[in-house]
Amino acid sequence: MEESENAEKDVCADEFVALSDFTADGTNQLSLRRGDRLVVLSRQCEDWWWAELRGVVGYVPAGHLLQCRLSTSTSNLSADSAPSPEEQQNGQAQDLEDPWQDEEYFGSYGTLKLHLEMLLDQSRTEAYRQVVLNNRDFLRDKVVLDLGCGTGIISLFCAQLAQPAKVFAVEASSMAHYTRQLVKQNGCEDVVSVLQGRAEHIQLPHKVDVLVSEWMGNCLLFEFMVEAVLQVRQRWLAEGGVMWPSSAALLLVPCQAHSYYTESMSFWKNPYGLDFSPLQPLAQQEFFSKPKFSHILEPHNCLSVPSVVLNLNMYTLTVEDLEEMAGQFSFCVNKPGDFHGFCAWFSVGFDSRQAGGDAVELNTGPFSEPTHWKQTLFMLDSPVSVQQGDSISGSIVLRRNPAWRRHMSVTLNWTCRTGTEDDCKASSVGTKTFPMWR
Ligand SMILES: N=C(N)NCC[C@H]1O[C@@H](n2cnc3c(N)ncnc32)[C@H](O)[C@@H]1O
Repeated sequence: MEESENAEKDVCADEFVALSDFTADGTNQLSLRRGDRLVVLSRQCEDWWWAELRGVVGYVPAGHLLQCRLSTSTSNLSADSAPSPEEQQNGQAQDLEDPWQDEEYFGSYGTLKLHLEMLLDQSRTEAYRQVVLNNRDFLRDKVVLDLGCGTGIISLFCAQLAQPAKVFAVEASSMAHYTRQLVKQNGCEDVVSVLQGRAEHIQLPHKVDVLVSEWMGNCLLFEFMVEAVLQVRQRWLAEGGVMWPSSAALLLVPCQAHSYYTESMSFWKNPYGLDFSPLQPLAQQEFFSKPKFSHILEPHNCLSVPSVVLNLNMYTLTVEDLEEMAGQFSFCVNKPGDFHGFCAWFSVGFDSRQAGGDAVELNTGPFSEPTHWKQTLFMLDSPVSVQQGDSISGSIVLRRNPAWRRHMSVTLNWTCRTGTEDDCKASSVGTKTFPMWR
């Protein structure tokens, strides 16, 4: 097993339960059946733990396990932060039968907080409005499905700015009750029908011409609402129908993060003249082992030109593709500085189906209008000093959590080289896996 940069060295004897089947593919691995209760003996590596099951010891994949003693829950899956250790400790035992955590997830969308955040995001909301405006002639007499309509804003744009034959506004949370009121309040009830339920389970009278959805989560995929979009595309989008967004891209850049590093790590050196440096390993684990959502990356903290590491075609992407996606990168450092980590964000494109109609792009990066997603920061354990002309190359792998279906991990592998390709003076190599959030 590869030693990861932040491998834990602790030895423990905690009881865990297998959340899903696993078939061993090596002599030193243990096969698991969902529900097996096993004892983890040591966690030498982030992804593979040494465990004992019915008297036999071997390696098991950590991502398939839920700790029995530690009660876990998520206050909600939304953007802003991973559940704190206290939330995990104080939460209710996670129901193993709910790998989508639907109760918390749709519960969090049944209140106004997240919908207000999305509606206040003018860059996001105006992008969808512009798509409708750019395609108003195309939309005439078409049937539209708005997947995860929330308050129904996109459906109302369609009914208000164009003349579709029908808009099915599908919303799984209890917000759907209020969405119906908003449709009536704005005089659109003859065009817009609000259906409450998971979009992948609803029945429609016929196929639709347009599948529009605002499904993007942090780092593009978190929440994995995109799975519902792909399932509904397969089942309800007519031949030649439109996907809005039509494409999605994940972008990455090596960056400085002095403020975050100072407040999370350097702070402990001498708060109020005291030496609190023994807390720095704990700070590294607590603040740098998971991604930082809603990070604001200032353009001047980019150490290179950003790079697209994933390109998704929403007409051909499959649910199976979502299990593991990888991208390569090779950055040329364009300024001296401290390489604290990587920042990721996404952009989505909306093709126009109208002659002469302009495509629309919603970019959530540091060089575009700010959005509520902001950027996602992946901190290295320790910064690396870099010079102009250095190279930072490697790969990013997004692995969907086999048990918790709205979660994933992001593994970054990088090599920093100083000097020219054939006269490499120094290099540092690193790899780190960030759970998001399990
Ligand atoms: N990251 C996002 N754009 N989240 C928007 C999520 C909105 O879509 C709703 N939603 C998410 N998944 C689904 C689904 N499978 N079916 C219906 N509504 C959904 C959710 O309740 C919320 O109103």
